[in-house]
Amino acid sequence: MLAIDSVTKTFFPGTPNERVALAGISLRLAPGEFATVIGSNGAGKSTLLNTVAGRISPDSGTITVDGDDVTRLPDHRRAAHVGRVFQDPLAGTAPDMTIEENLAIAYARGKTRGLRLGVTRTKRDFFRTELTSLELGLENRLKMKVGLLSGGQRQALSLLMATFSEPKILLLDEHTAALDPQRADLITRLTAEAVERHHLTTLMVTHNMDQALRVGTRLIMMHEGRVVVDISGERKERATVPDLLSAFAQAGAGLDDRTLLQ
Ligand SMILES: Nc1ncnc2c1ncn2[C@@H]1O[C@H](COP(=O)(O)OP(=O)(O)OP(=O)(O)O)[C@@H](O)[C@H]1O
Repeated sequence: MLAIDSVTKTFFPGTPNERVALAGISLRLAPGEFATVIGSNGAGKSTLLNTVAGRISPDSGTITVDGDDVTRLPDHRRAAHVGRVFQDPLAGTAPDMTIEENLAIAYARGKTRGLRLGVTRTKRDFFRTELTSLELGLENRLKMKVGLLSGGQRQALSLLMATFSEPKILLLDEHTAALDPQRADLITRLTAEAVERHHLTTLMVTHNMDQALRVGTRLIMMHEGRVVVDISGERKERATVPDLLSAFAQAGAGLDDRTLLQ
């Protein structure tokens, strides 16, 4: 369970550049709940994910994961519990290392300290099985340098690395935005499968309203650092892109071109 309670974050407070990114946001996600997050530019989506990941420390409020207060825990101390995939396919993997070396690093995350990063036969078999589930043929290319993979393949690998250690929270930051539509669909499908399979509590930021409606069990719209729409279950299933557009208008949110063009 992820609980975000009255979290605030202001950048450059008291200066002419002051920006309120989170204005007392509260949100609770049950175990296995998969929320898509939409909102106009500057709504606070990335800042929200950064505070959950521990990359940004909030000014006030609390973040708890399974009842543990992690508000002041730096990101490296949360890494075992938080998996993350970024927009840039280059961000989640080490290009000069092989597929199996990248997987070994991700696998060691959260395991007992001192566990060797080496790739044993058992581990290699496990990696092969996991890679097979991506249906990209990567299971036969364990020794290939990750830098040689396409953007879509790297993003699929990043997703696998972020999920197979079964983190308590999965954060997806526009992770399909840099891909062509076909690859984006593949990663969206793999995401839904991984979330379901590992029962991951997930926050997925997207500018694609159709994708936000299609995947996940809940949809959250942010505006000016707050949640302005929060729908789940049948309400989410029935909602349409025009419904979301009118919700944006009601909230007074100007939509950016990137969202409108999706
Ligand atoms: N590191 C930072 N330093 C200063 N201001 C920041 C920083 N990060 C975010 N902000 C500001 O905080 C506000 C919220 O930004 P954030 O990136 O969280 O929004 P977003 O909803 O993710 O937007 P986008 O869809 O454009 O990525 C914006 O006004 C932004 O300019």
